[in-house]
Amino acid sequence: MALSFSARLQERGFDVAFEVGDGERLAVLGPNGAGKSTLLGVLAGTVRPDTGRAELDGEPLFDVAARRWPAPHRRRVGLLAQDPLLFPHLTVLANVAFGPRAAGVGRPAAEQAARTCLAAVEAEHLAGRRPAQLSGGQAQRVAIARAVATDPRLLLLDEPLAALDVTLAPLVRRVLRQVLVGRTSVLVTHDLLDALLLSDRVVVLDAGRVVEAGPTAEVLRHPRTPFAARLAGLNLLLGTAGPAGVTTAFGLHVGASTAGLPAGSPVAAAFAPSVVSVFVDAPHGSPRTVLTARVVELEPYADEVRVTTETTSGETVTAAVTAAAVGELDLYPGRAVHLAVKATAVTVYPV
Ligand SMILES: Nc1ncnc2c1ncn2[C@@H]1O[C@H](COP(=O)(O)OP(=O)(O)OP(=O)(O)O)[C@@H](O)[C@H]1O
Repeated sequence: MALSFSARLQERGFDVAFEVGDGERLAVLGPNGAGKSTLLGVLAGTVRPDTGRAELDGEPLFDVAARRWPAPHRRRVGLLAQDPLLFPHLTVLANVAFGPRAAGVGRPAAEQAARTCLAAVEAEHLAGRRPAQLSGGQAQRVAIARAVATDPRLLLLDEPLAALDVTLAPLVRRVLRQVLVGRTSVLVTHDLLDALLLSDRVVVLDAGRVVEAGPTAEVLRHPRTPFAARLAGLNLLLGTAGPAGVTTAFGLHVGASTAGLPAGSPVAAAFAPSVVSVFVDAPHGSPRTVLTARVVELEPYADEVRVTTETTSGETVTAAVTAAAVGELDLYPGRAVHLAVKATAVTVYPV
């Protein structure tokens, strides 16, 4: 295990433990206020927990009980933030060489290391420029080079692509993906694509606790928490397995195959918004589950409209419809509707 971490901070209701394998890329997801920044702060050394201990590559990173709390710059932990935060008066090369120089590396070796890192982010040609002469995407690539120039044992990434224009993010994401290969890293993100492309495993935090953890693809395919389901773009209903479907805590029944799942066991039912059909009049003679609901919100999403509804039993279910259908069905917030979901389109799994 490259990193083992546990920390508590009572003032923030934070109590989190997790491990990261050698060279593994971990993404930390969660709603606002979940504790993601606190987690990065504790690792970086800027937020001190009440109790806690972390080990990195077999050595203690911090150990509150043993009064071991090294300063941020003594941790061999690299940090890449949302903003590049380059030194404006230094050239790109000097910015990237700064870390190795501060660690005592001689100028020629530090500059050689900086050039190698700049090449890895496809920014070698920018070496002589000042930060003011860089685009946002170029500056963030330089910041990536700077973060790895000291060869940190752990790389922390705090929403590294969030400040970038959507047209610039893809190149920076691709470069970051290459740089992260084989690097033990912890990435905080709100972005589905970042989680999918930049992490092997995720932990989902909520209210200062780990509420879900697992391989990224698995968590996004079979989410167990509303937050992960939203990120994955899936409807999620939690309930118990019955012979022909799932019954939620609110008493809603959704038809689905529950083969192999013991009756009464806790399960999740997940289905995509695209398999939810919306009707104004109750559909008849159909083997589908029909839910009665009320439209809460309409939101454009790619070339469709996402219709968020609340069922009469209080569950949130989202449907994807065409813009034309919104007009034809005369959908608006408050409108009573019927939702049909085919049993074969619902995936049920234990939670
Ligand atoms: N400096 C602080 N002092 C006291 N409490 C704080 C401080 N910073 C954050 N908190 C509290 O700690 C909890 C976790 O906050 P944190 O900033 O770690 O969440 P987050 O997941 O990073 O949220 P966001 O996605 O909004 O950045 C919240 O309840 C927050 O109000």
